[in-house]
Amino acid sequence: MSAEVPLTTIIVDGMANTRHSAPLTTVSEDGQSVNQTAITYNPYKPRGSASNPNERSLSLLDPFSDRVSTILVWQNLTVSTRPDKRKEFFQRLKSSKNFIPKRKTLLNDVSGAITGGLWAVMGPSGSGKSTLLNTLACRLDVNTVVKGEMRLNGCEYDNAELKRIAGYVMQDDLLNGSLTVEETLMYTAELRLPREFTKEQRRSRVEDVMVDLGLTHVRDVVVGTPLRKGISGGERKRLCVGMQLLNRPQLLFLDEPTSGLDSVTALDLLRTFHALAHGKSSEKAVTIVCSIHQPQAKIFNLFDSLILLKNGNIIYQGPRKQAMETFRAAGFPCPLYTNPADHLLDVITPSKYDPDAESNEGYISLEQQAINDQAIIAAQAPVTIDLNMGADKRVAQMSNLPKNPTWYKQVQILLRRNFQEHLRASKVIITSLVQTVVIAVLIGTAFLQIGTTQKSTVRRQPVLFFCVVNQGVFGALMVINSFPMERALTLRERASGTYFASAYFTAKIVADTLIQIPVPIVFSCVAYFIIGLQPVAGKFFLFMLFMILCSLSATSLALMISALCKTTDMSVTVLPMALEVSRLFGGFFLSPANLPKYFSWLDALSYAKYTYVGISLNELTGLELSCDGLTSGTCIKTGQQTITSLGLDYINIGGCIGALLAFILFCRLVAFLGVRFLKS
Ligand SMILES: Nc1ncnc2c1ncn2[C@@H]1O[C@H](COP(=O)(O)OP(=O)(O)OP(=O)(O)O)[C@@H](O)[C@H]1O
Repeated sequence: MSAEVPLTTIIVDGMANTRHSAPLTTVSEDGQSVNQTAITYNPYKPRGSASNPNERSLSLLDPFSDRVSTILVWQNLTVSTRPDKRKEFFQRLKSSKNFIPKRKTLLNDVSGAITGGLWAVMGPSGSGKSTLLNTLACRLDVNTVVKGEMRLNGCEYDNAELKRIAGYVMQDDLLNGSLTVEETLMYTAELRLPREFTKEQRRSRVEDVMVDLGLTHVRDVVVGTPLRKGISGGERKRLCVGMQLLNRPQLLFLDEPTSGLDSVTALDLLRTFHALAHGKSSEKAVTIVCSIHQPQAKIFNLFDSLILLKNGNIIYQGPRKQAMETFRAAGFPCPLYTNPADHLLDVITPSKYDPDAESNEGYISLEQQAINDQAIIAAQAPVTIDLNMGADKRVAQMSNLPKNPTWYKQVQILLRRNFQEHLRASKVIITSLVQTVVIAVLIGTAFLQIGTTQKSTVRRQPVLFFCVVNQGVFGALMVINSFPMERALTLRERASGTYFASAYFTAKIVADTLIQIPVPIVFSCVAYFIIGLQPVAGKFFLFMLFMILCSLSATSLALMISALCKTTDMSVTVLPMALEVSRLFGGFFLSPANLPKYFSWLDALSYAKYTYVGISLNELTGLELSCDGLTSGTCIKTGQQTITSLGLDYINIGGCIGALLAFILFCRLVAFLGVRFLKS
């Protein structure tokens, strides 16, 4: 067991001016406090051993002072939400004179430090545990404002710097369901370990992590999805931790790692974290910070240090073992046979007043709660905060960090992973091919061998349009269905610094395109000859090219919509409309030549039109028609006459191909910008 050695004293400046608030005080734009709840605590006046009454001290634990390589310090940290612009607009309309924009304070001027060991961030629901973790890990969402200072080994830091030495495991484990445990770790190792690592070294690191986390027995089991059973919840959590441990981080944030796990699995997991934090299983001790809701006693006893939060304020911070003594000194001894974690939470969150209850035992007024909290804070041992803590360790850590694989290598790895996922979902590929053959045969037999008689002139254009309408619809629906989930996973992997957005997108586009192309090829091979279009090799391949471009256009449109709408619900609403517009202005119902001017922009965006016009020009050019069987009217002798009468000659085949390529590029570029810049 390591000895508990209090760190040197950390002085938090200006604590006398620190305002600790009762549940969620709002702050106006000009920084003035606007009391939202009935009570605001007044500054907690420090009591006890601090020599200066204006200083509050924090007790910290550093059981591994010789091995700790990362020290995270924060001072006067306030996190609040940005005012909701939409709500603000309507409220201004309602009460323009008295309107004061409101912000919700999520963390209220808190200071502290995280040194080595296993840390628990505890507190009632909504107390700000995840907010504290996300703030320290630079992962807050965009509608929050952070004030105050945070230092990593004495230096200010940002997300880019932190993610090179720290890992973050989020509460909900998002994983690729079709890969096995070993494959998941191996791909992460390939993407995250330094480029100098050999394949054997990566494999051995993966092996180490699986041994450390007890995952060897499920190495070949697929992770699974809600519809396909895979590894258990505890194993999923271990896998998420393992992915973060591969590059041996010095600091690991875990948001509610035990949520959803049974008590045995949770204890087992925490024992693993304890071992990692004490450097027993891997080479170096990892500083681990867990937010945890209400741990059982055995789990609680595994933590070295504790941060207790309430309404965005730190009520206790220091060694776990001293917490009970602090609470006892403040007048709250832990009753016999009570889980210490429950006791701490019970003291800081007394039961609510229920006017209908017969007795309100355990209820404490807000004023009394404030006094109790103040007593707990005052009972804590004097300590020290220095923003420069750990500055000596920085040079060794942050400089000369090895480089991740190159962009090109990332594309290669992601491409391989993409293909593997697609092939695992081979049922989908086979279904789409079978469906394509069925549709092609149906269309073909409905318009069987249209021939070159005068009758064929009225059947040729509908069948050509039908070929266009059919292309890419299945692919587009697949994109809409799968992309939001894939995007969420990608956002998470990118937040951990796994790869560049451009590398992911390039690999995705290449893999999706190659997987998709066989569908229009099969369609063309079956439909072209059954329908009986011109039996000329060049014309057949041009027809096939148009089918491929049409299919890629539909899926690119779906990808763009999905990237911008972000959710499946929204995408499902928008996609049908976009497809309908494309078909309506597809050149068959409304001839491009006769279209009203005000619709010309929509017409220009219709990928269906360029495909329809393209295959019509391809088929009608050089087509000779017989006048046999004509009973009335004029005989159409060539396909060129149809081209002219339908006004299709306003563009040539090259123009149509160019327009389709531009459409595909445009949609994919917008989709990339959506993936790159829309973060939530
Ligand atoms: N971006 C945000 N916008 C508005 N309110 C937020 C935002 N993030 C957090 N909050 C609010 O801040 C409070 C603290 O949230 P946080 O998720 O940090 O609590 P927690 O202690 O982790 O809770 P739990 O244990 O339930 O996960 C909650 O009331 C939450 O609704």
